[in-house]
Amino acid sequence: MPAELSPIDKAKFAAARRAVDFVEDGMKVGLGTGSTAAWMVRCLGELVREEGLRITGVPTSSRTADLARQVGIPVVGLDEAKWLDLTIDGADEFDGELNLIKGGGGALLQEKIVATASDRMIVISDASKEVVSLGAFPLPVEVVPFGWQTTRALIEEMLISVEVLGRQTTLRLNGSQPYITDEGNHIVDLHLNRISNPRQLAMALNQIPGVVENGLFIDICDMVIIGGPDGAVELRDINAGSVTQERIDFAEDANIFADLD
Ligand SMILES: O=C(CO)[C@H](O)[C@H](O)COP(=O)(O)O
Repeated sequence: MPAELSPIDKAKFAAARRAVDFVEDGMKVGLGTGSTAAWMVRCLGELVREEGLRITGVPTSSRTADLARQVGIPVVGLDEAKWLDLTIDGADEFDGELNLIKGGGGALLQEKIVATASDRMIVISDASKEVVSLGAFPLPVEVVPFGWQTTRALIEEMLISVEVLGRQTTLRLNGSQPYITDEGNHIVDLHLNRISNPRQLAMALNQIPGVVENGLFIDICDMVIIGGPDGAVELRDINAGSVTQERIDFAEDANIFADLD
């Protein structure tokens, strides 16, 4: 492992490395977006190249599609794959019920469609993403560019009627311009601090004309794998109600790190 890899990257890698053990030959796999998911894509690529694992990947962003092709994973669109065995993705926050905030990387729409079209979703994370209540991380909401300021005003009006601690909203920028998602939309980030009823908020947001999707993933995630910088991993399975502690041996993954040197 390169000495310069930060503790947080070691933790993300450990979670990603354990998650790919759930991928079986012939599976159709949703490939998440973000720095943690990128480790998972690299790990899967290694298995495809070195061990002949046959999988079909469905990327959740153009960034992930580029990386997957680069590491040798065959990719298709969701309409070609139709239904997936498993999606592995990162998250910005997860709570005790494995509800999530996603979209920090701007890919929430494709991520939610792909995860929902999967038999199972595994989230990979370092320990910092675990929260008692969702909402410290700004909640991303994807809105169509047409009339986005009106949509934002409607969102702010709706926020008065739900139990949240903060109500500030900001348009996500890329430099001085609005951030544009892969689907050509904008993102409004909601600074709520604490969301008392994520299910109610998710439904209320999606009823507003102009809102395409929100970053609350409710009842979608089946398992969270939390990695530590020392290779410790904790697997929390919401369906089985189980918590398992294991350890990853970094020395076995020298090839993946060698690619980065
Ligand atoms: O939802 C996402 C992208 O839209 C990411 O999964 C989320 O932002 C976590 O990213 P990272 O693994 O880089 O912390």
